[in-house]
Amino acid sequence: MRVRMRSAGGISTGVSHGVTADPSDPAGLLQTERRPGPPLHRPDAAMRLLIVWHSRTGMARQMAEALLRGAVRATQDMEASENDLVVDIRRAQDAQVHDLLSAQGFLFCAPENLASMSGEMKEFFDRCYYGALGRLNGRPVALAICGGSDGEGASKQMARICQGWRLKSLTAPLILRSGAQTPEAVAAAKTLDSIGVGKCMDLGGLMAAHLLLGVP
Ligand SMILES: Cc1cc2nc3c(=O)[nH]c(=O)nc-3n(C[C@H](O)[C@H](O)[C@H](O)COP(=O)(O)O)c2cc1C
Repeated sequence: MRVRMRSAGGISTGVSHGVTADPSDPAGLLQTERRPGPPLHRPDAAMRLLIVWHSRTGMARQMAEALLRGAVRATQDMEASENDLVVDIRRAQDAQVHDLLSAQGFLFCAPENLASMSGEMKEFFDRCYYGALGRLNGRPVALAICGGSDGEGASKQMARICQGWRLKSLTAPLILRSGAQTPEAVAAAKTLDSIGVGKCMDLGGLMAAHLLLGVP
């Protein structure tokens, strides 16, 4: 079994992006390919998992890293399988419609800010929503959200967008709470505890196993 990981936007290597102007689509909302160079899709890759994340003070980033680790571990645990999984992890500002279209499953991970998903995560959905609409139907998705004391607002917003894309929710959203409520605590760098890491790894592993087993 081969597990290939590609990443952009802070966790690992970066990828540069070009933007092509289309007079019929001035805002670029329907673009499916904005990245120069070789396409990410590899015909020999049976399955592709896309993790898209945003984080302001580090917690959601660590959650996304744990999702990735869990997916990789589950894939390795299934080594006897002849399946092949590519895990593609991208910061929200770097994720494109093309990345969505070429993935068979999704993990979206972001913090709650002001009772909503964070702005950068929302911008990713705004930018990619119509380009992917009707083209992702039935693919599995799971959400991982962190809040100071809540997280439900971000979770509901993201779930509603996924419903619009007709994605199939694999499990209930994972909401972790940092406890940050004062301005100082909210601004401080976060460390994800081992319980949170475990929960995220389990979620990443669940999605990887789901894709590798080809569960309908
Ligand atoms: C501008 C701002 C607004 C926030 N609003 C909320 C909120 O509405 N509900 C909540 O539970 N946490 C809120 N928080 C706290 C963050 O969600 C929490 O600290 C989270 O762990 C941050 O994740 P991150 O480290 O990935 O950025 C807010 C934080 C910031 C910076």
